[in-house]
This record gives sequence, C-alpha cells and structure tokens, in this order.
Amino acid sequence: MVPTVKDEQIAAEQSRVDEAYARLEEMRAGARRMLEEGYRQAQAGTRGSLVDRDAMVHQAALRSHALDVAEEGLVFGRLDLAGGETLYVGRVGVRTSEHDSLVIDWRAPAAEAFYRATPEDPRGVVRRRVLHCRGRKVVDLEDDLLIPGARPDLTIVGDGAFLASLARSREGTMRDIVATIQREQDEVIRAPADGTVIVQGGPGTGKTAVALHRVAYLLFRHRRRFGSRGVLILGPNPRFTAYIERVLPSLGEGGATLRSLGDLVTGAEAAAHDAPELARVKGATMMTRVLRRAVQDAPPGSPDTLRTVYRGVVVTLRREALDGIRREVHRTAHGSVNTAYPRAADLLLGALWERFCEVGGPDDAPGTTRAAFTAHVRDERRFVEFLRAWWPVRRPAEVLRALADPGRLRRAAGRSLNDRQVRLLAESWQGPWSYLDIALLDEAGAILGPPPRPPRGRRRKAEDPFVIDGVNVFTGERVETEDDDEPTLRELTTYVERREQAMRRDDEEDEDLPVEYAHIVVDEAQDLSPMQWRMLGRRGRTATWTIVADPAQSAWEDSAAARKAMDTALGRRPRHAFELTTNYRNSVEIADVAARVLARAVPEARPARAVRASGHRPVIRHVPELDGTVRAEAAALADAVEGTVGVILPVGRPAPPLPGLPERVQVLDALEAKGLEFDAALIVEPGEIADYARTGLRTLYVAVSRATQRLTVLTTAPDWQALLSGTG
Ligand SMILES: Nc1ncnc2c1ncn2[C@@H]1O[C@H](COP(=O)(O)OP(=O)(O)OP(=O)(O)O)[C@@H](O)[C@H]1O
Repeated sequence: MVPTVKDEQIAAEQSRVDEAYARLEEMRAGARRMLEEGYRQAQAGTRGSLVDRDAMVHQAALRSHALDVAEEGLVFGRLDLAGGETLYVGRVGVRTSEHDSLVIDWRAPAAEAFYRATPEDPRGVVRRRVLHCRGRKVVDLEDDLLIPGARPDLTIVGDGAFLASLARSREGTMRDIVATIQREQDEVIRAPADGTVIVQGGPGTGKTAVALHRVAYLLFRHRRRFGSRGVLILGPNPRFTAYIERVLPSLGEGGATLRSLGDLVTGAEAAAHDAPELARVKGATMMTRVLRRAVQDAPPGSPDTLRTVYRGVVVTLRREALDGIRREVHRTAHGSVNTAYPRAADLLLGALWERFCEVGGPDDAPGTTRAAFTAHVRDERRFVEFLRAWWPVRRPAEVLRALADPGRLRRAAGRSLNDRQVRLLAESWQGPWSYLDIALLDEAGAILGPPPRPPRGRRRKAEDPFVIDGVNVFTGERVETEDDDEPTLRELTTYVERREQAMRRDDEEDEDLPVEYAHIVVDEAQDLSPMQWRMLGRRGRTATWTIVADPAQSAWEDSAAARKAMDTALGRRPRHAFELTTNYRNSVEIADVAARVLARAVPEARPARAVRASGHRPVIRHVPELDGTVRAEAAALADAVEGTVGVILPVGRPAPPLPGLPERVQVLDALEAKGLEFDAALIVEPGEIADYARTGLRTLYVAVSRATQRLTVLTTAPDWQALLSGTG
C-alpha cells in the first residue's frame, strides 16, 4: 500500500521520538550511576563535602524517579516557529550529550506557546502538532495551522484526534492531560505562584485536572518552596482521593499530600454525611463557641472535692471554689488548655493555703510558711492524683463524645442551640464520626492545644514533680533517665535518609498539631462549611491556595457564611480568578439533560459548553416501581460501555442488590458522586435526590453530569421524566 502523507509524517516523527527515548535511556543510566556513586561514597566515608554528596544523592534519586515515569508518552508535542526553529514538548526535558535540547519539559517557559498559541495570538507558532503515542510508537498526529502561509514547507494533517481522545473509556482513576491542556486551562496552571488562584467552572471543565497540573507546575518551578511536604490537596471524600491519586505520580511528582475532608485529622476517620438539618448546625461557626464552653466545663469524672492534711490540719476545697479556679485557668489558657496544669496547680495551692489560713492553720502550726506548705502539698501523691483527674490531658474525641450526654451539651450550648438541635447532636455523637465532625474535632484540638511533651533528653525525673516512678502522670509516657539512654550510634547516613528520619520524627512529634503547608489545593470548595474552612485555615496560615469550585454544585446552604470563613482562611494575598468554560466530560446529549436541571437549580447560571456529540440519547424512563429495573438498566449500561458504570442513588436509600454485574459497576449515593466520572451513569429516582435538602437540585445536577458516554435515569414520577426529557 502506498504510504499516505500522514504515514510519512508519522514515520518522520517516529525517528525523532526514537532518538529521545535512546537519550532517555542514557540519562536514566547516568542517574542510576550517580545514585550508586553517592551511596558508595557515603559508605566509604571518602573526602568531599558532606553537603555536596548528600545533595548529589538526593538530586539523583529525584531525577531517576522522574525519568522512570517519563517512559509513557515521553514526547507529545511539536512546535514549528516562524523563524524556522522546531521545538518538541514532553513530560521531562531531554538534552543531547552536547546539551542541545531534544525535548523541553511541558512546564518550562518555552513550552507555554504549545498550550497558549491560537490563530488570533500565534506567538510565533506556525504549526502546532500533537503526537499520539502508544508506548514508544507514534500512532497518530494532529496539527493546527496558526499562521497560514508563513511556512509553505510544513504539511498539515489531523482529523480531530483530540475530540476522539475525550471519548476514550474511563478506567476508574483519573489520567493526566499534559498532552492536551487547553489555553484557558494553561492560564490557570501557570498562574503566578505568589497569590491565591480561584477557579470556577461547570462540571467536566477540567477544574480538578487543572488544579493537579498546577501542583506539578509549582513543584517544577519552585521546588525549594513547595517541595517536600509543602503541598496539601484536599478532596471531598476518600473515594475521590483514590480517583485522583495517580495523576501527580504520572507526572513524576509524588511529594504532595492527598487528603479528604474525612481523613484530614490524624486519628479520626469519617465516611458519613449528616442529615441536612444536622449538617446546618455542625458546620456553622457558632459551634466554636459551643466547643469552647464544652472544654471549659469540668471533664466527665472530675472530682469535686480536694482535701489535704498539713500538720494535723484538714484543708478542703469544695465544688464552688474549684469551679472558680477552673474558670480562672481557662481565662488565660485558650489554645493551651492541655499544658495549663502547672497554672491549675499553682491556683489550687494558693487557694489551699488561703483556706489553711482561714481555718486557723498557722495558729495551730506556728512558724508555717506558705513556701513550706506549698512544697509539702504539691509533692503529695494525693494532690498530684487529684490534679491529674481534675485537669486531665484531654483529646478532642473525648470532648466530642462527652457531648453525647444531652445535659452536658445543653450546658455547652448556652443560647446557641435549641432543644431539638441538642437532642439531634447528642444522638449523632453516639455514632461514628461524620465528615463535619472531623472539623469539630480539629476545632476542639485547637482549643485544647497539644498535650504536654515528656521531658526530653537528660532531664532528671527529680526535676519534674509530675513524674512518679519514672512515668509522667499526665502524658503516661516513660521519662528517660541517664541509665535508660541507649548508647548513641553515629552511623553514616545520607541526606535523604536523615531527611526521612527527621520527617518520621516530625510526624510522631506533631501528631497532635496540624501540619502547616506552603500550598493548599481545595477541590469541590463550594461544599465546605465555615467550620471546615477554619480547619483548613489552621493548616495554611502562610500558604498560597488553589481553590476549585462550582457554586451550582454546592451542597452547603449558607454560602455567605462559608464565603466569610473562606476569606479568613485565605488571608490577604492577591487573588486571581479564572473561569473554565468548556465541558470535556459530558457528551452534548448528556450536557443537555444537565442543563435542564441547572436551569431549575440555579436559573441564573450558564452551563459550560460541551464539545463532543456521542450520538447516544440519554434514556429517561418512567417506571411504576424500581425493584428489578435497576439491575436490568445497570446491566444494559455495562454492556454498552467498556469502562466504569456509576449507579447513583438518593442519599440514604439502601443499595439494591446487583448480582452478577462486573466490578466496574459501582453503586454510590449522589453526595459521594462529587468530582467522579463514569463512562455511563444510572440515576435512580431523581425526585428523591432533588428533595433531599434545600440544595437537593444542585446535588441532582452533580449526579446527571457524571457520565462521559451514556446516561439512564429511572423515575417513578412522570413529571420528572417530562422535566429531564425536556418535554415538561
Ligand atoms: N484539556 C483536556 N484534555 C483532555 N481531557 C480533559 C481536558 N480537560 C479536562 N479533561 C477531562 O475531562 C474530565 C473532567 O475533568 P475534571 O474532573 O477535572 O472536571 P471538573 O471541572 O473538576 O468537574 P466536576 O466539577 O464535575 O468535578 C476528565 O476526564 C478530564 O481528564
């Protein structure tokens, strides 16, 4: 067969791609050699600066990793410039052994034109070419001619391979989009690093994809500032974080921390949504006041009498006096309640001394000084044990669990909660934690402050009156004495190993303190409650932020309060707002159904523009009853598509049995569907999803905008069928 023009072009590109791979191999071997050499020197302890050697090992390790992941789709773009120059764009930068550029990293400034050039603003680019590869083989090309006539020598080929690539089937985890980032997306990705970026846009406009690529960009351009543990990416739930977790590693960046609203706080995990009425209460800022009062209340089991005997005189402090002292300690202990016990001890000892004087103690025991009295009482085991029970080290979870007692919660509530709210909250805290509880635990943790640290190093137990038999009675931890000290082993370690050790140590030490980040990405930010913003704010006091939101998909009702809390969390940094306008997920047919829901949910909102017709009309079926039909429709969708199928239910409705269906069929509720994507979606009972809360229609908008290829809706309500089919 005669090769077509395109075949010839592909063959020419193949030789360039082969050259890049050959060079990549050499670079990989070089990085491995450098790594081995670094370790060898480390072991031999040879001369040379330790710092240089460590830095070399560290760099070589990073480099080696980045080169390994670049294997897949190493080169994906080519620019032909008006001046005759040609540039190739890829996942990493590749140079010849003479340091000439073979491929430039997609994040490098010179690659910007690949994503930004348009016929209106060509930036000197005559032809932009996208190379589609399978493994190391070039399989397709797609060209854009940006300056017609400027380079008659250039051939233009292509047939909409980009749109075709959007229709590919989905595998259950998100993929990177380096090869096809669009101009409006690139502007977000490369926005200045010093400010806060706020990205809005409808479902499927690539907000999540863009935010993740921005992280890769920031790490590439500003590694010192954002590297190591510097970036937090926060998503709505663990299912979502699992969905996006492969994107950054596929870009050679593994350093960011990926968390969800359910697992951001160490030691607590949530996987449940609160009913709307409860959610409104738990998310509101006034919960801060409730928690403060809860912390100030005497902890459960706290003793209400302190008695001591000094030289035959019995001295007693009763409930009222003790409560007064507790209030006084709290007055100055905000944020450090757990370490306020020395102050509590001082005030108790002072009150005991006063009481001792009142009952005539010094007369009965002449010559007694306050110092002698205090020294005696504070060393008594009885006093120490009282203090431990009366001012215990408290954990956030204990504070919240204690509020499952309605009486205690009512005291803490003051006028902030009504009786019904007290009952609902108390009941909910008998069960597992919800997403909103995690923010409350974090708030309680901020009020309590970290627990006291055990004395470190060589401090003697005799120096600390709260250490009994080598155990700190407050922390329960063993206190080292000189005899316990292990002989110090001074091993030769590399910088990388020492860093890892230090990070492990930090993790252990800071378990009770939120980690602070240099950059925080908040996905699905429209759903955050004020309390959740406060939780994030504590982790980003000096951070820059990327905020990704679609107000039309919001499940949080009080947007003004959330906005205020967000403003406080983000601080005063300059903000750059962006809007993404093209929907890359939904077919035009599915986007039409979503637009009908949007028109109901948020009449003033404009839907994003879908670009790809699939030829498959969504199926909107009215059925007399759902039992039986759900499985059949799910099976039909599983047959129709190769990839994932999402069966999306109203919140709280039990999952129907779906025997015999493949694993790629997943069942989830409409709130859990946030941010996810499926080849096909089956929406069960839209009316019930819409009625779930005041924001129910917006949740339905989320549900109907999840699918890339096929959408089926099952409803027992004829008017919902009419509305969604556009005939109502
Ligand atoms: N430039 C692009 N090239 C190829 N695919 C893209 C591009 N932009 C987005 N996509 C794809 O479109 C889909 C939707 O992207 P993404 O999930 O980031 O959208 P979103 O705006 O976060 O949506 P939602 O608001 O529903 O969470 C993903 O499969 C993503 O890979």
